[in-house]
Parts: sequence; C-alpha cells; structure tokens
Amino acid sequence: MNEKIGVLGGGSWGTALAILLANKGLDVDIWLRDEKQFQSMKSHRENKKYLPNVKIPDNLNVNNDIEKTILDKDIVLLAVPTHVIRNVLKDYKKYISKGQIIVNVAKGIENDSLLRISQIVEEILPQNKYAVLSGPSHAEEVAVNIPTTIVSASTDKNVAKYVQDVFMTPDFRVYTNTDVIGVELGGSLKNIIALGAGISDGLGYGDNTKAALMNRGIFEMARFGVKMGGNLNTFFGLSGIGDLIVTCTSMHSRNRRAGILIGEGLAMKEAIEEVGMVVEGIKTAKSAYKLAQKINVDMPITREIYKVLYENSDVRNSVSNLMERNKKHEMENLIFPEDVR
Ligand SMILES: NC(=O)C1=CN([C@@H]2O[C@H](COP(=O)(O)OP(=O)(O)OC[C@H]3O[C@@H](n4cnc5c(N)ncnc54)[C@H](O)[C@@H]3O)[C@@H](O)[C@H]2O)C=CC1
Ligand SMILES: O=C(CO)COP(=O)(O)O
Repeated sequence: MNEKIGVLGGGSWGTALAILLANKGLDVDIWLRDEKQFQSMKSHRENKKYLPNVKIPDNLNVNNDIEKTILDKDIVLLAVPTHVIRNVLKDYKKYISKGQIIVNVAKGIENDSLLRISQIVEEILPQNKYAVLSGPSHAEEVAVNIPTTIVSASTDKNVAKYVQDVFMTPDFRVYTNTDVIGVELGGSLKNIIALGAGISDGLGYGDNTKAALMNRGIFEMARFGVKMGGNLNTFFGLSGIGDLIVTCTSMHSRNRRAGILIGEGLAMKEAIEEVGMVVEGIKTAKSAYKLAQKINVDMPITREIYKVLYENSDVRNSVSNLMERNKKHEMENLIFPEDVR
C-alpha cells in the first residue's frame, strides 16, 4: 500500500492514528491549527499536550498548512471535535476534491442541527465518499500498539473495506459494517453513559451501580438508535456495547474522568477545564436529550445527566429519580419484537 492520508486535528486521537499509519509506511501529513502546538510537536517530535511520552515517527509530516495536508491525499481524516467539524469543512472544502474519501473519527451529535457527522459531511461535501471509524480505542493505548479492535462503517461496502485495509495492522484489527447510523450513534451516546458511570464513581458508588448504568444504558442507546434508523445488532457490536465498556471503565476516558469530577462536586465547566481535552458527552447529552423528545423515545439516564449538566440538578436527586421511577418489567419498552413477558 502507498496510500496518502491527511489528518485534520492534532489532538490525542488524530496523533495516535497518524502515528499508526506512518508506522505502516504510509505517506501521512498531520495538520495542527494551533501554532504553538505545531512548533512544539515539530521540534520535540512529541505531542506533549495531548499524547505525551510517545515518539512521533520521522516519516510523519507535522505541519500547519492545511492546503498541503489535504492536497493529493486519498483519505482526509477528520479528527477534530464534533462541534468544530462544520466550520473546518466549510472553511477548507475549497481544498478537498471529490475523489477523496472522508474518514471521520469524531463521536458526537451536533448541538443546533442535531445532525450526525455523516449528515454534516453530506451537506457540505455531497460528492465525497464517507466512512466512520469507531469502537473501543483509547489513543493512549493505540499509540503504543496495544491490541485494539474497531469498525469501519460506510454505506458503500467497498469504501468500508478500503478503509479497513488502510488502517489494519497486526495490533489494530478493523471490522466493517454498512450501518453508519448505528455506528455513529453508538459512539456518540456511550459518552453520555460514561459521564454517568464517572459520576457514580465520583459519588463513591460501587460496581453494582456501574453495571446497572452500563446495562440499562445500552438498552437506552439501542432503543433510541433503532428509532433513528440504526440496526439493533450494531448496538451489541464494537461501536455500541464494546465502546460503552471501555469508556465506562477506563481511566483514559475523558468522559468518565469528567463524570468523576462532577460526582465529586465540581461544576461542569470546572470538570471540562480540569480534564483539558474534549469531553464529547457534555454537548452530545444536550443533542440526545432534544432528539429523544422529538422522536418520543424514553431515555431516563440521558435525561438525568442532561439535568445535572444543564439544569443544575443535584446528582443525588438524579439517582433517586432513576431508582424510584414507576416499577416496570425489565423488558418493557425495549426493542425486541417478541413479547418476552
Ligand atoms: N482520544 C481518544 O482516545 C479518542 C477520541 N475520539 C474522538 O475523536 C475526536 C477528537 O478527540 P481527541 O483527539 O481526543 O481531542 P483532543 O481534545 O485531544 O484534541 C482536539 C484537537 O482538536 C483541535 N481543534 C479544536 N478546535 C479546532 C478547530 N476549530 N480547528 C482545528 N483544530 C481544532 C485542538 O487544537 C486539538 O488538537 C472526538 O470526537 C473524540 O470523541 C474517538 C476515539 C478515541
Ligand atoms: O471514544 C473513546 C474510546 O473509544 C474515547 O472516549 P473518551 O472521549 O471518553 O476518552
């Protein structure tokens, strides 16, 4: 393979993936908007702020010239947070040609439009093929070759397979899927549940509570995702329950860490500042809360997390709200077609 890839975004995930691709011998440029970050990464061959203690390979081109990063590339990798993707695409679409494949790795739902990333890309770059890479994959582990599995999803299965080939390494196993809706929603919604798992840890609750959040969380995610047009099976795959497990249990998780701080009593803004990297679940909680109302799907965990984040609801009240709801059958309101009662 001699593919050329332009990575937009020099945070932890963009950097880890750029390292993985460069180590494969591919021709990779990574673009950093921030001049100070760019100079630091170029001279130290390390991303000290977002991915410390990992060497940037000599063959990875670090630059702050977006045109050069995009020009002549087979793949343009979007590795910036969800809330800036629209502006980045609008500002730089003049450099993107229609044969280039857009691969997105951000996990979120845009706040005002309530759109998934593939829908934003479709709006701004309707002629480009699109794939999303998602699954349980913390940058800190991928960057040091810890075995990881992930899924490449595109409505065009040849594109999904092409992206699989480009990213696959002996330590990074890539599966394919054609359910873009399910994969994007799984990756986005699990961040909200991970905030909840962190809050539970911050409050000093135990493993029982976290297991409850994860289990009721995946049902809530699937119920919503299926109503949005996703495939039920996808929620039980890598981008659904797989990513939910890693994000709710790992100390690498920015969402879980923000949740822990909120559970310990910090306000939302203080927690974001303390984590110092993007905490996607915070904005996605707002989008999912609004969408759930719009499509009339019950999402009790998301609702309570929204109230904690945006309405100053006391976290312990939210726990009571969840625990003391009307009694119900375990399988009530779930998505399975057969009546299991
Ligand atoms: N860090 C991880 O392990 C993983 C992250 N993701 C997802 O990848 C996306 C990016 O996350 P991270 O790399 O963790 O974020 P990060 O917080 O480490 O870095 C974000 C990067 O985006 C840059 N940025 C912010 N606004 C920008 C703008 N307007 N234009 C250009 N660059 C801008 C920042 O300067 C920074 O380099 C998120 O959606 C996250 O959920 C997905 C899987 C794993
Ligand atoms: O999506 C991720 C791992 O798969 C990253 O999660 P955090 O943003 O919570 O670190």
